[in-house]
Amino acid sequence: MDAHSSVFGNYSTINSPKTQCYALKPVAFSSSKQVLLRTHLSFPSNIAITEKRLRIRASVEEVHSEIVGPNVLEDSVKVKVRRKNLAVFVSGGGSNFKSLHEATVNGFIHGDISVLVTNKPDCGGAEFARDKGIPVILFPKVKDGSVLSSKDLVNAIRSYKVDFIVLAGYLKLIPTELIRAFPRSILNIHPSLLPAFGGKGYYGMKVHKAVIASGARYSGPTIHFVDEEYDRGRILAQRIVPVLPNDTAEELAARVLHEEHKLYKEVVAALCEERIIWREDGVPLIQCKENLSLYK
Ligand SMILES: Nc1nc2c(c(=O)[nH]1)N[C@@H](CN(C=O)c1ccc(C(=O)N[C@@H](CCC(=O)O)C(=O)O)cc1)CN2
Ligand SMILES: NCC(=O)N[C@@H]1O[C@H](COP(=O)([O-])[O-])[C@@H](O)[C@H]1O
Repeated sequence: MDAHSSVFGNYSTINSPKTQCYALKPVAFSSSKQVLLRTHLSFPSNIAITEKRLRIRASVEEVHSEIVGPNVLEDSVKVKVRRKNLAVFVSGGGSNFKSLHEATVNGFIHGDISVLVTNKPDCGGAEFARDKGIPVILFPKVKDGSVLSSKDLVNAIRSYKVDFIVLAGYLKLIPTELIRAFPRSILNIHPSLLPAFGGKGYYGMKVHKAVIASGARYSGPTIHFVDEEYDRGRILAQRIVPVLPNDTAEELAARVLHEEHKLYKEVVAALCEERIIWREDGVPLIQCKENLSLYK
């Protein structure tokens, strides 16, 4: 039996040739007086478990459901963490933006999209924002021809009390002033497995065409922190999808985009719940919601 420790206390795993089981994962509640023990006891059928343990499990579950009700346990992290404000940057259709917006509305993301920034005032993302009553900032140009300076952009975003900036198909270089104003707080999603097929000139279908032409067998989205150069920031999350022998760029793009929508929601949710930690060598890690002592 291996002993583990987590922010919620100690738990143990019971290793057997067939499976790894987890037992006794104590979960802290907001009230310091009530620390309930939830047991996750799952054993292969060939391992007998005592009736007493089952009674413990039943009683703990019963007490748990009486005191806090179903699902509150999963939200205990959210209860302790302030709801965050997000700025999203788009240049095109905005499917990632729409997916993230839905996740803020249905509670998956503990945050709100406070403002949208775009360089294309008539793009699909800007239209969606206007439909939802989300303010739209035009950067780097405004309709009347005057140019919003980088400093103006920083002040405008700060006026919305923004905590994090999320780039979702934004095709212009984020200025150094904004990067310095929001350290370790700007994410971007790129449709390839960085560092491959990234950098200036690699956006949209150009990326997928290059992947297919290279003969790569896998591709997928990368979510990274933004620094002064295109696609060179610290990688936070990736997913892989197969590149099929007869794939068109459009077919590959659709496969990658499907994974983007799922991955971005998970990553932004972790960001808003303050579950991102930085390893000593500067690599960011995501703490798992189910067990904060495990990382992705
Ligand atoms: N400072 C940063 N700004 C941006 C980053 C970044 O990592 N650091 N990521 C990009 C998003 N992106 C890839 O994920 C990307 C977008 C656009 C380009 C590009 O070559 N753009 C062209 C202009 C395209 C146009 O105007 O239609 C260019 O600069 O010549 C590369 C990568 C967002 N910003
Ligand atoms: N290098 C940046 C880049 O190519 N970003 C890509 O633009 C698309 C935007 O789609 P969306 O507007 O439907 O979210 C997404 O596939 C995103 O990865």
